[in-house]
Amino acid sequence: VSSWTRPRHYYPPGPKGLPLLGNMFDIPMRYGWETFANWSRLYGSEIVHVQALGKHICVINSAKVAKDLFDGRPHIYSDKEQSVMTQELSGWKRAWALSPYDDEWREYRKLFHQHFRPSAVPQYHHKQTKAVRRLLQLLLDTPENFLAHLRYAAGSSLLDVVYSFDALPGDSRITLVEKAVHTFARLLETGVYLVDVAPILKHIPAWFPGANFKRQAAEYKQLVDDMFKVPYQQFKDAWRRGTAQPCFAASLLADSDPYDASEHEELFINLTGTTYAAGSDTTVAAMGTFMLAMALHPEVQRWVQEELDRVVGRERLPEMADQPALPRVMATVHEVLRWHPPLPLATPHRAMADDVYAGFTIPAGSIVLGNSWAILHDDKTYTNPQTFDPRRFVGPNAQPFPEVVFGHGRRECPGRHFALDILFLAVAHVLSVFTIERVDNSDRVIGDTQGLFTPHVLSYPKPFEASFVPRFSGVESLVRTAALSEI
Ligand code: HEM
Repeated sequence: VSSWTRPRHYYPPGPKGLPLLGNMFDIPMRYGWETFANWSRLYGSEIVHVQALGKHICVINSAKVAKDLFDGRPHIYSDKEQSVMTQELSGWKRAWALSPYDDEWREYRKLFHQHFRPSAVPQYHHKQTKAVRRLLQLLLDTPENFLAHLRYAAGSSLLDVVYSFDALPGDSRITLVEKAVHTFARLLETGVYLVDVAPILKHIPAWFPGANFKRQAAEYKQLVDDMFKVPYQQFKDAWRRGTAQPCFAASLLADSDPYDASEHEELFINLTGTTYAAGSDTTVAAMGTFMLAMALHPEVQRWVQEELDRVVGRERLPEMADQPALPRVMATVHEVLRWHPPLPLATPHRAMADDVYAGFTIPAGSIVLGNSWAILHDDKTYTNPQTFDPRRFVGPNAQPFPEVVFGHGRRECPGRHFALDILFLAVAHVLSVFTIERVDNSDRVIGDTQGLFTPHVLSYPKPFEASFVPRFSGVESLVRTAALSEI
């Protein structure tokens, strides 16, 4: 009788799992975005579902469903999954990008928004320009290390904007964020830790046989804590000495009541550290994809360079003020992000209540993934989606801005205006003075995503070689003079 009267749940379709184990062996650990998009086609459903270890995972593969759920039902789909291993033991609790959807998150988001909304971002343009101009000089001097130089450009601009540090190449704080963010990628690559299935295990001591995870978490936590605390403490010292320059951290302190400031210390550490951690690797990945796309598509470079020569000329470097006159540069930025979004599955959201959509049940506690990659490679919206072609974003029939690159609903990336501006500056500067040439020692094939990009949550181009050929005789003096004037 009870099985007759119990309400029936129709989960979205997906691979048929094994008894007890569910879909444990179906969940893709590499290039998940492609597998989920394939399942969506195979099962003829925009939402697909798998289940393992008592957890439901629902993956949304279309713009319409993503809008309906993430934007239309924010009270259900704005939460984030909490993991004992990641947040609690490895120190990632500080990152409010992973926080539950609660009042504390609202406070972080409000403060962040005040400093990174569209009208606030122009105050950082000179710092972003400085970082990009130094990138040009590094590309001129040691072009073979171009991937490391991208990390410097993204990291140094954020260190400057957040803490007013003038970081030079090789700065240990840039390496620190790289190592700390790497721990997050490692945690996600590993998948499920036993301690997340049985949280009581967190109490066993690190020396206990089988407690490897505790030793690993302690190592990760040290790096993560350092990433949050070291730059903030250095900034605080400068602030006390009265030598700190205007920056995000300085306005937070200046705006807060001095008597409350120490109470807010943890809030400020987490707010500034998350900005730096969330903004650096994503920007590095996008800049790397830009370089790869250019190396593979000389005809696109010529198309953009024709515009740059016409608008900027060869006597000066581009500036933020040139943006309205450079639609091809902006189209290239959009296409880079669409072609290979740095976070192809955004970040996992969590359903806060049972929900029913199109007759399918999405149970409370489900992990809900917005498959941005699938949405951006949907051939109903983007013709020939695998092809890198910025021309799709200009002219009267321009395709829509690929906004899901920046995630979904209330958790959408609040740093996107800042990110788009530094990417504009990087593309405009690099293509003004260099032609990027492919070094043909690889068997990379255009359109082969798996051959070109790394397989995990934050996906970068796999290492590749390219050369940076100055486009005209005045490049060297233009670049060196600009870099000097930025010191
Ligand atoms: C190309 C560069 C970037 C990309 C592709 C990107 C993408 C994303 C994505 C997909 C999310 C998660 C959204 C979701 O879960 O639905 C996110 C969150 C976030 N991003 Fe970005 N991002 C970029 C740059 C930046 C920058 C430069 C900053 C800081 C200045 C930043 C700050 C943040 C923060 C604070 C969050 C957490 C928001 C929240 O949980 O409420 N991002 N970003």
